[in-house]
Amino acid sequence: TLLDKFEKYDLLFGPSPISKFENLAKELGGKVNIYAKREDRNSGLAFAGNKLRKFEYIVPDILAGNYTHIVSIGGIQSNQTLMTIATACKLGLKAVTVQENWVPIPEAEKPTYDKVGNIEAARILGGDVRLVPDGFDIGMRKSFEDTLQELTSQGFKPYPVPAGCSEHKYGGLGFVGFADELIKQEKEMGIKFDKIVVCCVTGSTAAGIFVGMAQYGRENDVIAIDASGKPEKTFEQTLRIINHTSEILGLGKKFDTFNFDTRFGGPVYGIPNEGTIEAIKLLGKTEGTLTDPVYEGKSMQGLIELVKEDKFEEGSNVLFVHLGGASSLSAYQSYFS
Ligand SMILES: Cc1ncc(COP(=O)(O)O)c(CNC2(C(=O)O)CC2)c1O
Repeated sequence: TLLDKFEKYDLLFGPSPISKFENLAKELGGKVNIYAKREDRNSGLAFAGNKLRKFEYIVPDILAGNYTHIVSIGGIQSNQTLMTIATACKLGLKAVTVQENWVPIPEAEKPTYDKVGNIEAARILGGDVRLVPDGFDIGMRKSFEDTLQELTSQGFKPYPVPAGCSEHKYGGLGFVGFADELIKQEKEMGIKFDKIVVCCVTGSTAAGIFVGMAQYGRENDVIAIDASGKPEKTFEQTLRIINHTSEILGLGKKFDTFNFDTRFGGPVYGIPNEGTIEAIKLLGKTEGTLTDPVYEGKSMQGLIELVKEDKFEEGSNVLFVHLGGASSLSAYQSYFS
């Protein structure tokens, strides 16, 4: 495929498995079939998740330049920064993570928010975890630039990986591969997924899937659900990554939009709304599967709402992309007590 010209470093178990959510589908009226592709179970590193699929196309660039550190950025409960550290462990490199105040932490979570879940795991893996007070933004950050500068001045050679790997030149490639993998699984399963529902914050996951499916003329099957709470910025960044990825892949197509539902990202990034908590509990109760209040709880809320609004044709096969993230649930205990 078009991806073959890019080097890949294996970090996943193999194709990620696909669950069938029969109980959830029935609970929602039995009008559609609901499946989930389980990136939350795609690897043995830390808590697995979508970032590892992206790192598979970034690691060769790191190894080619004998870097000493991988440096990345995210919020306090970031999955990105944890997976950066886990990847660095496997490569025998150091990792420095800049973790900003992206979330207005609820009073009830203040005592533990920067001690449990993803950041606890990051410390256990030996990450150099640096908390900084700067607020949320998915773009390039001063704190990140300063850290790279500091390491360089100390004689190290840091490799920068921007938020969510998304602004990285190869950030979209991992999920182009996801699409190729999904097409193979459709053939093996004798099924076609009519719609693909995926969470979108820094954009390279949805962008990769979009471009990957565009290889088969199916980009309109992809529905990105905003979880950034800043949909204009996320839309612009995701569309830019779509066109950048399409160009380096040699797809020879430019795009001026993608299906983007901005109704579920509230109230702000990292804080669930009523519907998010209901969605997490409904999926939990019907399928025994966990999602989180920052990301997949919001895209699951979107999927449920779209089913209720009859946005999917009767009998169609809807694929939920589970990208991980449940590992931050302990930082949100007050929403479930
Ligand atoms: C579990 C989970 N699900 C969906 C997403 C959204 O992916 P994109 O950023 O590629 O749009 C993240 C991202 N997380 C970020 C992080 O810092 O962890 C990049 C924001 C995620 O972790």
